[in-house]
Amino acid sequence: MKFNQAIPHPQSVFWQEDHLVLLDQRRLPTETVYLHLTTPEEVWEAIATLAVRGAPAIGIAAVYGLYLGVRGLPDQEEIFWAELERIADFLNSARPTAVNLSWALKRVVNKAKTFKGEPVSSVKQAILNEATAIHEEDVRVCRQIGEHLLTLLQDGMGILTHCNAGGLATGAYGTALAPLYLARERGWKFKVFADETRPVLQGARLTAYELMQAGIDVTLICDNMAGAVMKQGWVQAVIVGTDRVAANGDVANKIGTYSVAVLAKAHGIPFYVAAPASSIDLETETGEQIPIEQRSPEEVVAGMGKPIAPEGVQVYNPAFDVTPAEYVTAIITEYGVIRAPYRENLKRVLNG
Ligand SMILES: CSC[C@H]1O[C@H](OP(=O)(O)O)[C@H](O)[C@@H]1O
Repeated sequence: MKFNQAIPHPQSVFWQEDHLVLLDQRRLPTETVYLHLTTPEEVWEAIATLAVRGAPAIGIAAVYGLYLGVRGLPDQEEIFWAELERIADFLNSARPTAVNLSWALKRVVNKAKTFKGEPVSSVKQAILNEATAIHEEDVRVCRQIGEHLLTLLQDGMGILTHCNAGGLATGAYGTALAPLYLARERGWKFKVFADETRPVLQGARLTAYELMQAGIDVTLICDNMAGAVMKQGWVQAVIVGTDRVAANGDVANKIGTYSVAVLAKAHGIPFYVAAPASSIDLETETGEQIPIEQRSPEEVVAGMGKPIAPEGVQVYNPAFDVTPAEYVTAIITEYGVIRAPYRENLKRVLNG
């Protein structure tokens, strides 16, 4: 999918002629830097270092990276198919928690296999076509999630978000933030409270940035202010994204999401999880089995570019946590609003 001016926020990932372009999310909000990538190694690095981040966005970047890796291969069947699997496995190793990464790569490899026996050049084109299809579908899915979320919200509501599940984290529009963009198109007004989301500050650096770019009312708060804001009665709904929903409805998302969910429950505030089907993993039984990425201590002790803790201090830096299904009011997918019992209802909706 090419750059699309009509999208109401900066686009984080797009295919340009013969290579992948990424808006470097590590540099936002103070610098707008585009990376031009031509190899799977560069894509792996961009995913691992959060130059591109957000479950759907990393899946999209990875499958374009898969095409970048195979397009120059010789037209020799044995080499091609072995390399396709190797590059897909390599890209899949960039980050462990968001299931979109493996989901997207598996979908493209499986699609390619349906062309076995065709000339290798045809298979290469099919891979690019499927990567583009995943990208374009994600934009439609995000808008559909936004539509379904809007049925749960009222004009003028206070909405609390955590991390960034916005346009920057997806093909466009975002998942948790999608209703905000659709509401803006309809003249609705929400008051958004964005958790800064330590340690990488996706809320401060990205959610506040993209919502302000779109002219949406957003107030930045420290993560430790969420309870006080809820207690003031300023929040009528919490909406978050997800990196992986387990078969029983447990939700892996950015670290701190579990705390927000417990606070929401304590204040009787609905806690909504925006989840494209590509983020729901029915093969993972519960949240206990979801791999949680452990990231560098540097993000905690010097993430803002200068030391904020004693040198050598021990650090625990899980990038995600798991919110048990009992704290989740509803999971909103492109197919509609799914409520408990999640094991049965997720299976029914996703398996048709
Ligand atoms: C729709 S994005 C889902 C999810 O991805 C983010 O994680 P990261 O910034 O580390 O890629 C965050 O958990 C979002 O909620």
